[in-house]
Amino acid sequence: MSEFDPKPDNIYQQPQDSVADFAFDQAVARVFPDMIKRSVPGYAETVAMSGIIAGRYARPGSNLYDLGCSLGAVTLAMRHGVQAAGARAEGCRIIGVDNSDSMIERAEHYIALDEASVPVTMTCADILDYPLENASVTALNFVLQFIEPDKRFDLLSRIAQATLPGGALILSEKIRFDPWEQVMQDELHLDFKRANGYSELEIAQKRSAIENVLIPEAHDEHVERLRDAGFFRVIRWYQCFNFVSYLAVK
Ligand SMILES: C[S@@+](CC[C@H](N)C(=O)[O-])C[C@H]1O[C@@H](n2cnc3c(N)ncnc32)[C@H](O)[C@@H]1O
Ligand SMILES: O=C(O)C(=O)C[C@]1(C(=O)O)C=C[C@@H](O)C=C1
Repeated sequence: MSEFDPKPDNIYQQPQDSVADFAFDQAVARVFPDMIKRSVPGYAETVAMSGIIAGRYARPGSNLYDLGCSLGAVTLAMRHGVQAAGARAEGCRIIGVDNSDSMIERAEHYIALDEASVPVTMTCADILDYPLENASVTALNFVLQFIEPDKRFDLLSRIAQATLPGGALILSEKIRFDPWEQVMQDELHLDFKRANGYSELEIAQKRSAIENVLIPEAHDEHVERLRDAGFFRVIRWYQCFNFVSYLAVK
């Protein structure tokens, strides 16, 4: 057993007197693969298809960014997508960025175990001031939702400015709906969590932990802001309940 072996998510199993705001700390990093798989319907498909999209939009000699990379699941999918693209993506490098040092430490371990040859660097930094350039593909996989809403446009504009013409942003988010649809989507999402073994207590405590930290926005807000930021073609390529993935092309 290595310290890097992922553990089952039991973070909200015991009753807590007051539930602290959710943070991507060491305790979360240790259980993250189990937590995200059991919490985000369609997560595995989202990651795998991000690799396919990266292979299609990568350009020779460009950078591919995985912003808010956590343990590097999308970084690895992009790496394999780029590798499969062959000459179309020669000389690319992939840069994973996350401001949780517990995540980056573990991500570096997983990347080192992977045998693909496309160069990858993992950096502990704030994506709000990390310099971006020469980008063919950028991924924000369930990350923008954690950025303060009034900073989201600037981040997307900076990504658009750094993106080569014809380059892409892959954006996955938990989204918000009209009240009647919200009720239906929430019910289904909670049933998904129950089916994955989370108790009512775990679900309630996690909900209160993320309440002030994860701020979802509506589909139209996302599409409009992506266009305003400089991405002219936006498609929704995946949705599973309240989790949606967009492809935005400059
Ligand atoms: C839900 S996780 C992302 C999951 C990951 N992209 C994946 O597909 O497995 C959100 C991540 O964003 C990171 N994050 C949030 N705000 C950030 C910021 N301002 N700068 C860098 N990373 C940030 C968190 O540390 C966390 O690891
Ligand atoms: O909406 C929820 O209940 C979630 O747990 C979602 C979510 C996410 O979308 O990132 C929130 C925090 C954890 O990182 C894993 C999943």
